[in-house]
Amino acid sequence: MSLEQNQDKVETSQRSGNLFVVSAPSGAGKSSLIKALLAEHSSAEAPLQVAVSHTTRNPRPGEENGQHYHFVSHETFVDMIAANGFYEHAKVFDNYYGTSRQAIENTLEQGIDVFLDIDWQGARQVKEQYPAAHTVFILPPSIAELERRLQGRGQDSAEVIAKRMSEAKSEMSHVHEFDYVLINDDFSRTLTDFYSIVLDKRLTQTAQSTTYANLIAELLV
Ligand SMILES: Nc1nc2c(ncn2[C@@H]2O[C@H](COP(=O)(O)OP(=O)(O)O)[C@@H](O)[C@H]2O)c(=O)[nH]1
Ligand SMILES: Nc1ncnc2c1ncn2[C@@H]1O[C@H](COP(=O)(O)OP(=O)(O)O)[C@@H](O)[C@H]1O
Repeated sequence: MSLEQNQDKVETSQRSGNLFVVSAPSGAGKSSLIKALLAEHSSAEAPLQVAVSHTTRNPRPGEENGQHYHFVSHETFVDMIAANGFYEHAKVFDNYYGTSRQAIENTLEQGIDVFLDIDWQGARQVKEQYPAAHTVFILPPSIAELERRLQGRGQDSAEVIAKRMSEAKSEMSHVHEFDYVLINDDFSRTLTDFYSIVLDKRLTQTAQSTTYANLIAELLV
C-alpha cells in the first residue's frame, strides 16, 4: 500500500468524517455535482457518501426508492418528526423533505465524508446543531440558464418549473449564510473547485490528527 493510500486509510480510520451541506435553487446543478464528485473521487481509502433524504414528493421517472430518496407518505413523515427521527426537515415546494439521524450519524463516526443535498432551511438547522458542518451554495450563471436547465432536465412539468423558478430568488437570497459559494457555469471547473473544498477540509483535519503527528514524529526520529 502506498504511503498516500496508507495515509488515506489512517485518516479515515482515525478521524470523524466531514459533513458537507450543499444547497442551491432547483436546477442549479447540486445533484449532478455531488453525483460526479462521488463517481470520480470516492474510494475505499477515502469514501464519500450522499445522505439519502426522506420526502413526501412523488418519485420522478427513473428515481428509485432508497437510492434517490426514501419516498414516504405524509403520515409516515409526520410520525418521524414526532419520534425526533430527523436531523433536519423542511417543507419545500409544497412537499416535506428531511435528513434522518440514522442517515448521517453512524457514517460520520466511520470517518466517511457525508454530503447533504438540502435546502437553505435544512442548512440552517444543520449548522445550528453541528457548527463544524461545511456549507456550500451553488449558484447558476444566470436566471435564464437556470430555467434552461430545469426545462432541459425534462423531469418536471411546466407548472412545477414555474413554481421552482418563482422561488429561486428567495432560495438564492440566503447565499450569504453559507461558507462557500460556487457559480456552476462550466461544470468540470465547478467540480474541480468543489473537490478542492473537500480536499482542503480532509487535509486540514488530518494535519490536526494525532495519528498524523505520530507519523511525523516517526519520520523525525
Ligand atoms: N431541508 C431539506 N431539503 C431537501 C432535502 N432533500 C432535498 N431537499 C431540497 O428540496 C428541494 C427539492 O428537491 P427535489 O424535489 O429533489 O428537486 P430538485 O432540487 O429540482 O432536484 C431542493 O432544494 C433540495 O435541496 C432534505 O432532506 N432536507
Ligand atoms: N454546469 C452545467 N452546465 C450545463 N448544464 C448543467 C450544469 N450543471 C448541471 N446541469 C444540468 O442542469 C440540470 C439540473 O441539474 P441538477 O443537478 O438536477 O440540479 P439540482 O439538483 O440543483 O436541481 C440537469 O439536466 C443537469 O445535467
